[in-house]
Amino acid sequence: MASRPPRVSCDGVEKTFWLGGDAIAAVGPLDVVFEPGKTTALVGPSGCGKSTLLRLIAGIETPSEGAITIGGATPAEVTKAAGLAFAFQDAALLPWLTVRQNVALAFKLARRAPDARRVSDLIDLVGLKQFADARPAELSGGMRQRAAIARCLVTEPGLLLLDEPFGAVDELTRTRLNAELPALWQERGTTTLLVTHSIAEAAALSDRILVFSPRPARIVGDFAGARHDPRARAGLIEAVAKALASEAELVS
Ligand SMILES: Nc1ncnc2c1ncn2[C@@H]1O[C@H](COP(=O)(O)OP(=O)(O)OP(=O)(O)O)[C@@H](O)[C@H]1O
Repeated sequence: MASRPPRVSCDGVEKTFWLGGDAIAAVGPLDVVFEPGKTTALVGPSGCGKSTLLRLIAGIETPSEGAITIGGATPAEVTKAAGLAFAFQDAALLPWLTVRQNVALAFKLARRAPDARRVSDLIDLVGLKQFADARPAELSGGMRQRAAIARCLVTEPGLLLLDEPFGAVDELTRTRLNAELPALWQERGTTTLLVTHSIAEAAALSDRILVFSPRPARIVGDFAGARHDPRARAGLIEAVAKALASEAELVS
């Protein structure tokens, strides 16, 4: 059974890394709520802490200050119950398994009976039909990324964390995936956080766009998305670009 989309709350969240005795403030303080079933794009300068925020929400890192709750539970509890899926920048597929086995693995990790039909359908949808029985080493970087996305979507988790999911994909494939894939999670109303460097992608795919400051990541812009309103997109892209540019000026 698919899990219900949760509300995600970050309350006073901060993350500091320690590197050879030096403190690296990566995130916060951050107070933000992500509403259930909405797609939020996270944009900001390179190295500002976006990936760290996703890793905190996934329970891979723990906050130095503050707390994160996902539908009232901790990230560790949600991860244990397979209530979230995380697509990394470098698709982490198991090298000894085929694409089909890697995608089906999501069912095993969620302690559910595999649905072979759904596995095949998703592999087709991400354009890997001919490579279903290939191993990751036989695929390009973009193909591996598409297989990882299929694995994230196959069990219909309530929370999707996508870290530049289309980063290694060519422009044409990216346009096709942008047109087809979001419907898979948006029709079900999955809570989705999408880190992207493409403002156009953020405007077209999301209900909300958050602009972050240079490290430590703090919210400096909060815009309504325009996925249902193509005519509003040009103006939105301009406004987000302006907010980002003013942050870049602060760094230089
Ligand atoms: N495990 C870690 N140990 C020490 N520093 C870290 C660690 N993880 C991240 N950082 C630092 O935290 C900062 C934020 O990194 P993060 O990967 O979150 O940025 P980002 O906004 O996702 O960057 P990009 O857009 O370039 O992918 C960087 O300065 C990075 O060096």
